[in-house]
Amino acid sequence: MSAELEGLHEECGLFGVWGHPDAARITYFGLHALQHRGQEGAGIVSNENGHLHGHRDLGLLAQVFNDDKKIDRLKGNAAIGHVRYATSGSGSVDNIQPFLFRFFDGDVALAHNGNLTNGRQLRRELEADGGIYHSNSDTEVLMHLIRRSDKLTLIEQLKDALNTVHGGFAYLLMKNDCMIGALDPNGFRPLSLGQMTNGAYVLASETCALDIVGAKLVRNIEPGELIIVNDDGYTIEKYTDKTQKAICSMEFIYFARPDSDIYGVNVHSARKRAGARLAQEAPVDADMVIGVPNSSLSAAAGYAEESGLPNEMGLVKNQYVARTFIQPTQELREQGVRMKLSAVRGVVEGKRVIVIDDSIVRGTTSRRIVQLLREAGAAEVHMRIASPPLRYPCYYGIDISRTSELIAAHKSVQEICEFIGADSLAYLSIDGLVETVGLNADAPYGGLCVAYFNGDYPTSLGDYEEEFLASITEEDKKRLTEFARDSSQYYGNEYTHYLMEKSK
Ligand SMILES: O=P(O)(O)OC[C@H]1O[C@H](OP(=O)(O)OP(=O)(O)O)[C@H](O)[C@@H]1O
Ligand SMILES: NC(=O)CC[C@H](N)C(=O)O
Ligand SMILES: [Mg+2]
Repeated sequence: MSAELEGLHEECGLFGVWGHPDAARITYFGLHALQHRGQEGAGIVSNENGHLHGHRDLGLLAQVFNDDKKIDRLKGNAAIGHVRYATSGSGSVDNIQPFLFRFFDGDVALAHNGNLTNGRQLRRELEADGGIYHSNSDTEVLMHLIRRSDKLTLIEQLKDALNTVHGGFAYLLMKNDCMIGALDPNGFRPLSLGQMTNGAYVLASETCALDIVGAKLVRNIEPGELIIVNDDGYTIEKYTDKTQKAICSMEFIYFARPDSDIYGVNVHSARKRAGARLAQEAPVDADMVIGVPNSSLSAAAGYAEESGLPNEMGLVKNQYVARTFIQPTQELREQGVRMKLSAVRGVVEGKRVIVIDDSIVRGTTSRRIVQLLREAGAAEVHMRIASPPLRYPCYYGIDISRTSELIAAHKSVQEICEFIGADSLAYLSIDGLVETVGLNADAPYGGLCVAYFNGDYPTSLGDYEEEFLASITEEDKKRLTEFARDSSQYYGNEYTHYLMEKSK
């Protein structure tokens, strides 16, 4: 379905609470703060004295729970919830999470943010061995692995399963007596633990969801960790030591809300620093800086501050258009951008403007913006992008999984500039991104995943390897192999850099 979609798309939000009399409603509030991460469907499973009740459907959270009774029915003092944006499997209601499994020895609920790189392969094997699936996303596979493990407790079975699935995953599970969170060995997706004033523990994809329910951050879940929350409090265990931080840099650039902190780095501040760095790397003589609402407003503030130019409101976004939306044709997509953004003639007329956006995917938005600003009388339009060019697909949970959709995979910066019709175009460097996010983790790229910019994937690509290799040029293959050779940098993983294997 991604071919039908415009722009960038979110990648699921998780929220869970243990120890609150109104757990389902708290989960609703938490998910509401995470709605930007997924708008295709939502669900909540509550825990009433060990019995799990669930409700899930297609649509925004407020549509799924359009009647208070739907929340009222989800009784109990613990709950987990999910907002979905599909990365694998269809958009059908069968794939809306949390999944609720009824076993002879108790109920288990499961929710997932991320994308597995060996989900298809595992599913084929499990089906061949008699497994029967109710959904076709990559999420259900974890439960099959858990049930097939010969270990005796759910936690030990889960550890087995977590060592078998590869790729990007933050999981939330709930059974009668506990709620469990788990993060992949690279920590592609964020997951944080908070505590409410009544002592209830909360797990959420972003810290903005902790704030909304008045929870204080206790700690972030680290790569390879498993957290178990029950009536006695919480315990942390590791299911693997082979970990290495490679946090999705698009979380900082575009996905996460500006009021969230990821591993202690505030998202708005990181974006602002990226904008300032962009002003140093790609200055241009102009009268004003304009941000493209919403996600680039922070970067625009940084660019303006650093360049000493006024930060003006030259573009206005219609707040009644969803952040992302589906349009079947390019013509409709362009019409969509027109509905979403308008130029402010009184501000830009006769002016030389620098437009800051956080990213270019297909180029639809940038092209339309340049056109709008010219129609509104701008004398010059210079585009500056607060991230490096998106050249490669992401297989860990962002919907940029096809090279054919990425304009920078096929065109040079100069060609993109001509395509969007700007007077000039420049992007932030990878070093600029790494330094301004400033995670400074002891890992390649300071602990960020930058694979969609340079092809340096931190894991093997499994199910996607063939498709990826077929989509890149011979020259690129050689370059990526070189990466792999000196990139004993990705030292920690059991499934080390796949090209390293290939180049042996
Ligand atoms: O090159 P394109 O294919 O047009 O996609 C790029 C645009 O998509 C995203 O914005 P989006 O419209 O999703 O929402 P936002 O308001 O959160 O920035 C991103 O911020 C870019 O502006
Ligand atoms: N965006 C996500 O994190 C999606 C989770 C899962 N891969 C799905 O497709 O439903
Ligand atoms: Mg945008």
